[in-house]
Amino acid sequence: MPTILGQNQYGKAENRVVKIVRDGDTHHIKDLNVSVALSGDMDDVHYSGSNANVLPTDTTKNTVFAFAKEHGIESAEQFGIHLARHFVTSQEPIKTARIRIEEYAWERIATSDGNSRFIGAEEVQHSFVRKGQELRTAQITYDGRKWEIVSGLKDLTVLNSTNSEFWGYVKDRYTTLKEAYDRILATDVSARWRYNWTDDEQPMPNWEKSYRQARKHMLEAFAETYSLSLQQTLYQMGSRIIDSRSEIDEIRFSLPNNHHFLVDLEPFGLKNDNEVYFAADRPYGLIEATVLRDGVEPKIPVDMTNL
Ligand SMILES: O=c1[nH]c(=O)c2[nH]c(=O)[nH]c2[nH]1
Repeated sequence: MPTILGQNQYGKAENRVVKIVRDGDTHHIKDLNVSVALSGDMDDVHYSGSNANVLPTDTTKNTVFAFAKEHGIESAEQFGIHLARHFVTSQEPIKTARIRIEEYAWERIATSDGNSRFIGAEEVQHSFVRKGQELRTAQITYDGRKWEIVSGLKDLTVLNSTNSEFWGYVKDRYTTLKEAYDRILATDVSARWRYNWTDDEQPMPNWEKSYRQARKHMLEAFAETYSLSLQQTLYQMGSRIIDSRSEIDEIRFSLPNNHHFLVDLEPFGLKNDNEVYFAADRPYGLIEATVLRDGVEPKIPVDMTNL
């Protein structure tokens, strides 16, 4: 049976790079997990084993660390743009570079009054605590002409202890769910948004600000929406971002419905007045959708687990 080579890419995955910027005694930290995937004229290495076009994955790893020194890490997106441009413009056989980045956020350890911590008379500005479990993500793709920047976050856990109902749904012979007029709404937000910055001629968004604002709008919409379903809340979160951030054209969410079931305390002679819940970890409802600026083509893949 004749065979041919299909889509292929290669590179070093999950380079864990930490960059400390020392501004006197005040230190700044950037903590990234960077995955490089290159593609281009790679038929020969697959068909015959000739490595003539192959920049070693080991070199791509070294480049990530060297670039942290040479260019710094201003933002995950900017760092990815530097790397992608480098691979595509410096190596003729490489036609496309895709850089995926996860960023772990750190906060300064502060005293209980919110100020910096002192040891004796010395202010300590080099102590950090990992911020939640939330991860920031960025995917940078460059083909030598056009950029595609998809940023996002995952594992941002949120909960509303009221202002959530779910009723009026279809009931068939298997339906047992009771209508809820005051329930807990909780989810681990996974979201990816696509920027309309696609070429070097356009002014580049401020990636750090845009991320902070997107996150803020999504949290505010979650908190402020009186929810009749998680689907409705999702749409509110997405449209808030599209309406307020002109640099973002598309956002996709994957939202598990982290069910909280009221516990029956009657057997113990106790009344459960919407107070005691069983937090089930599985199964969970999984609500996923894309929200788009009108007239824009959707490009974020339906399954974004690896994005
Ligand atoms: O917000 C919800 N959306 C659903 O589609 C659904 N289905 C379900 O059983 N509970 C919920 N909650």
